[in-house]
Amino acid sequence: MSDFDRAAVRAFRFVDCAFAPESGEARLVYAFDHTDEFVESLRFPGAPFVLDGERAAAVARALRLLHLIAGVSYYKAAVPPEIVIEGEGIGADTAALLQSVYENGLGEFAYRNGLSLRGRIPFPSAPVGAPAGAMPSAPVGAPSGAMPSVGAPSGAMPSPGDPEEASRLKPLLQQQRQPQERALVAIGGGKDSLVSIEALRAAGVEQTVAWIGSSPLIAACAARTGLPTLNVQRTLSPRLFELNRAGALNGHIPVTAINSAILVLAALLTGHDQVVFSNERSASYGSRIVDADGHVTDEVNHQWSKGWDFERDFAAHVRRHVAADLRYYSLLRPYSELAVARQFAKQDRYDAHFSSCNRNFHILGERPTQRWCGECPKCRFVFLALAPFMPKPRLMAIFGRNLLDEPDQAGGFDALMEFRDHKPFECVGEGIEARAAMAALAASPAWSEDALVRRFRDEIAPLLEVADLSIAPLLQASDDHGIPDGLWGRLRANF
Ligand SMILES: CC(=O)N[C@H]1[C@@H](OP(=O)(O)OP(=O)(O)OC[C@H]2O[C@@H](n3ccc(=O)[nH]c3=O)[C@H](O)[C@@H]2O)O[C@H](CO)[C@@H](O)[C@@H]1O[C@H](C)C(=O)N[C@@H](C)C(=O)N[C@@H](CCC(=O)O)C(=O)O
Ligand SMILES: Nc1ncnc2c1ncn2[C@@H]1O[C@H](COP(=O)(O)OP(=O)(O)OP(=O)(O)O)[C@@H](O)[C@H]1O
Repeated sequence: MSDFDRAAVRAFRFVDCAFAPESGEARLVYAFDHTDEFVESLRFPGAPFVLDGERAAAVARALRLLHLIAGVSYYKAAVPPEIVIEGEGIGADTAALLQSVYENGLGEFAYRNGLSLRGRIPFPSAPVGAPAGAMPSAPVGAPSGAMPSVGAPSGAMPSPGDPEEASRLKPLLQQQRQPQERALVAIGGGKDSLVSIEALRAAGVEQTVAWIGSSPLIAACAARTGLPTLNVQRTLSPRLFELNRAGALNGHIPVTAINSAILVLAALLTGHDQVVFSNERSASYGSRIVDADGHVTDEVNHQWSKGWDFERDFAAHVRRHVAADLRYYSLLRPYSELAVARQFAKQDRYDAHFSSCNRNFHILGERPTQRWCGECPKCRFVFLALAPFMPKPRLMAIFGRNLLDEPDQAGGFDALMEFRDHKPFECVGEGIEARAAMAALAASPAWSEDALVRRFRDEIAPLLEVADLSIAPLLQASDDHGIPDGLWGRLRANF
């Protein structure tokens, strides 16, 4: 029985956002109608920040973009029919980006809750030249002036949607520091970001590894890199958790979009000229939903904001509306999960530290005692993806067990192979990759007698096209990526 009447909520309001350079604290304020208020806070290390005019304006634009994207966590609790952006409105470009982030990023949420959100998330865009003046300021409810904001004088900040803005944005970062590349690299505790970090190290790029939240596992991996670190603290509004307990709508949100916007702001504050993520090519493909007759009726991508569509649009938006020379890209975009797994297996520096198991990353609840639960789609996929490229004893030492010799995990591996099930709503590679990895193991004396490999060989492989079971084509790099040209050449040589 739900105490929260979401149907009674008419509007989701973007109320205000503010950043205090002295403390490095950002506050993002939202509300349902005029009653329920949410305040999310973040703390960026390195304060006090001294922000001059150009940089202050870029920080204000990045903060605004973060406010707009991070609202998805709260909007989803009721998905009311109206969206209100208080103060200065947004232009058509920004509205289009947000529409895409909310619609696609909430794709799994909508599917699981039986909602239809396509074309129904009404971001209002204001005409260029609409009343200005509403610089991000002190949050509602706080005494006026309690939190001094960054920014240019009222009205001087370009609207994030102003089509003329691109020509007005001056290269900001190159003016202010040495021309050398300086990357802020997101680290998530799993194999992917570690592959990027080592690739950037080999390519000679100066880097700081950055993460959001208080995961000890990520902190340990970051320390293990031996590189400078930057940890942003993020506190979601406690009111969201109250509403969740009272029966609000809940489900997955595009967390990578939020993390990306946070790190864009962090890069501007700390003088980095690139924000680097580690989202692989496979992340662009969703789970195909099939009806009883085997027809594909929908595609739902759990990891939509890790995909190429998001990366391309967000990167372009940042360059056009936030800072003309701040690059945002994923270093692993050209590669499949299998190619990344092969690269990870080339060194064992992180074996005792990393984990891709998402059970480590809950905000609420207890921390797991084991780094790998061994029973979720991510554990299964990473085990399977690494197995063709790693000596078996090394892989079993990482996981503490052999998941491919556990018959009761058959259904889980079938879903990864998209065999009689759809790809799980998790951050796992494509079915074709899982099938190819399994086929490689079936041909390997070290693995071929393990229960689930034997089952694949005897019962599943005969139903599949042999030509589709080769790993080699899946290891080729693709051309769709946003990696800077010079770096791509150096990266390719080491991959
Ligand atoms: C750790 C995890 O997988 N959490 C997902 C889980 O949430 P749960 O309730 O079990 O625990 P919490 O993570 O502690 O979250 C508590 C509530 O807070 C909401 N919330 C959290 C973060 C946020 O930024 N906004 C929020 O509103 C959350 O919805 C909970 O109600 O199940 C949830 C529902 O399906 C998922 O939304 C939680 O996923 C986290 C947001 C998360 O960080 N997940 C990453 C591990 C993840 O899935 N990463 C993907 C990238 C997906 C993408 O599109 O970017 C990946 O690794 O590829
Ligand atoms: N807490 C976080 N703070 C900052 N970036 C994060 C965080 N969690 C994940 N990321 C980044 O988001 C992207 C997607 O995360 P993902 O979990 O796929 O990567 P990973 O942890 O590096 O590897 P794996 O896929 O093995 O888990 C990566 O670039 C990762 O660095």
